[in-house]
Amino acid sequence: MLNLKNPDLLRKHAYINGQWIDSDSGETLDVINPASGETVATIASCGADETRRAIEGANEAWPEWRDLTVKERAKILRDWYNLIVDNADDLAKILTAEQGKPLAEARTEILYGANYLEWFAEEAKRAYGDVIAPPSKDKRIVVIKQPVGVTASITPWNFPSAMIARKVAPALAAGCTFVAKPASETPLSALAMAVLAEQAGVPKGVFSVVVGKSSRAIGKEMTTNPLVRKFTFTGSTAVGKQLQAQCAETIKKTSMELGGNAPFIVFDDADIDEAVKGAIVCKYRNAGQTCVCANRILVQESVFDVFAEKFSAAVNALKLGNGMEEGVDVGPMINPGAVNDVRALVEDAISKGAKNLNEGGPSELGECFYTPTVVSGVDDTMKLFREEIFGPIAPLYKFSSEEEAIQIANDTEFGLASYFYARDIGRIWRVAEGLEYGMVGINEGIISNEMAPFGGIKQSGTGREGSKYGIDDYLEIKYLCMGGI
Ligand SMILES: NC(=O)C1=CN([C@@H]2O[C@H](COP(=O)(O)OP(=O)(O)OC[C@H]3O[C@@H](n4cnc5c(N)ncnc54)[C@H](OP(=O)(O)O)[C@@H]3O)[C@@H](O)[C@H]2O)C=CC1
Ligand SMILES: O=C(O)CCCC(=O)O
Repeated sequence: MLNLKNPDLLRKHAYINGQWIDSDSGETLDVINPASGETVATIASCGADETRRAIEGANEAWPEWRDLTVKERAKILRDWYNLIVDNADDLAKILTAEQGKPLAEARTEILYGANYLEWFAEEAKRAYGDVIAPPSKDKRIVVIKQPVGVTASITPWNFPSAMIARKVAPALAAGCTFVAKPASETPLSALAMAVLAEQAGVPKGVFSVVVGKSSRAIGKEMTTNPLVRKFTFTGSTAVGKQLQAQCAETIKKTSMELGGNAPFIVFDDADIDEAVKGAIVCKYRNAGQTCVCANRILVQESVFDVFAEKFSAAVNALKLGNGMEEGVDVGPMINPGAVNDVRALVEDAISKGAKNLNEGGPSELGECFYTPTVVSGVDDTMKLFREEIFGPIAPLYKFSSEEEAIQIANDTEFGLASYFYARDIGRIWRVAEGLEYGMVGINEGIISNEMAPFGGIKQSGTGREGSKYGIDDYLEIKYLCMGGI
């Protein structure tokens, strides 16, 4: 059905401790194409027992993997990277089939994820220690860095490949072993990654993929099993809080990449055409289902009308459709429930006085489709202001001063990404420093890449992924006090 060049990439079994297995219970789960409603594949649905075996396998594999030289591990990661690049077209098709995003965007995600493997293959070589001045002549203080150990991860459906790559790359590079649980809606991309990991020479047990619909049971095992030393999650803040609490019992090291409520601010000195372009990619990438998507577009009053007009025209030009079709800009949402969620947010705003500028709404293309929509006249009494929209809705707010923009932007419990467009250099520094966010895009709507530290503050999470900082989340610091010198 997908016409893959390499059909072997489409797997129906879980990959646990180097074996492709059915679930113990014989249970299966259907992976549904959100554009067509068709079943892409029916795969094994595992639970806690298979997860435990994957963790035990990772623990057994750990010493040998840890004791390879960094260069030996880097070679395997580099081979894995090359295989992903070689198979990018097929991997993109699998991703679009299970997730919905346009094929070109899926291919971009595959390469974006692969870049983390390439980056960390090199970066692990630079995980240097330290020599510190001692308090007395007969002592020496040395600091070394060592891998944390068995790592478990849970990732969402919005980036089925890149979110795993962004975690497994630093983990393996550092010398940790890794058990992944992808979202049950999008397990196929993760399994395809495992096929290529095996081919690249990642040893048995070093990377396992547990697939299954009982996420609670799998998550419980991952967060309570004492063999797991590090747990890393990307997903909603509500689930992240629960998983973090579960990790507390065994004091696991955790990284949490949670929800966002990104402000996208357009000041009166901005290049409006550039701001419109930036807002379009920032908002409508992945049909708005991204934790760093513009969630609130704040526009200074003197340029509000011109921005709203140009932005609405650009939104109306976006083509909604099946991501497999040529020329489609925006694909379906992940499931009918997600469509209902955004519909409710828009209805709440309209009932409180907002205006649907382009009459966007559920589309006749299918039950997962929602047309890109612009809502004006939004204020902080509306749910659109407080909640992560995770859909193709762009709410426009008006503000008058720089201080007011910063105050509105920071009026949220989230602190992941933020964006602003301005030209005045003094304003650029003031606003960049005033925004309470882990990341700030300045005259730029796309900020993610493997060389930069991705992550949030406040209730958007902890830890950083990518960059020279990203490896630290998978390393422990050990201090050696050498006496008798
Ligand atoms: N920061 C981000 O990138 C993301 C934010 N979100 C936000 O969350 C909202 C809901 O999306 P949703 O997909 O439900 O996100 P979730 O946080 O529920 O899901 C993310 C991952 O967590 C798993 N999971 C869910 N519940 C549990 C649990 N109790 N124990 C262990 N694992 C669990 C899911 O597995 P399974 O799918 O198998 O249930 C999935 O793998 C979105 O509308 C958006 O606002 C969502 C995804 C990503
Ligand atoms: O939505 C997410 O969870 C990750 C954002 C995608 C990216 O830009 O890396």
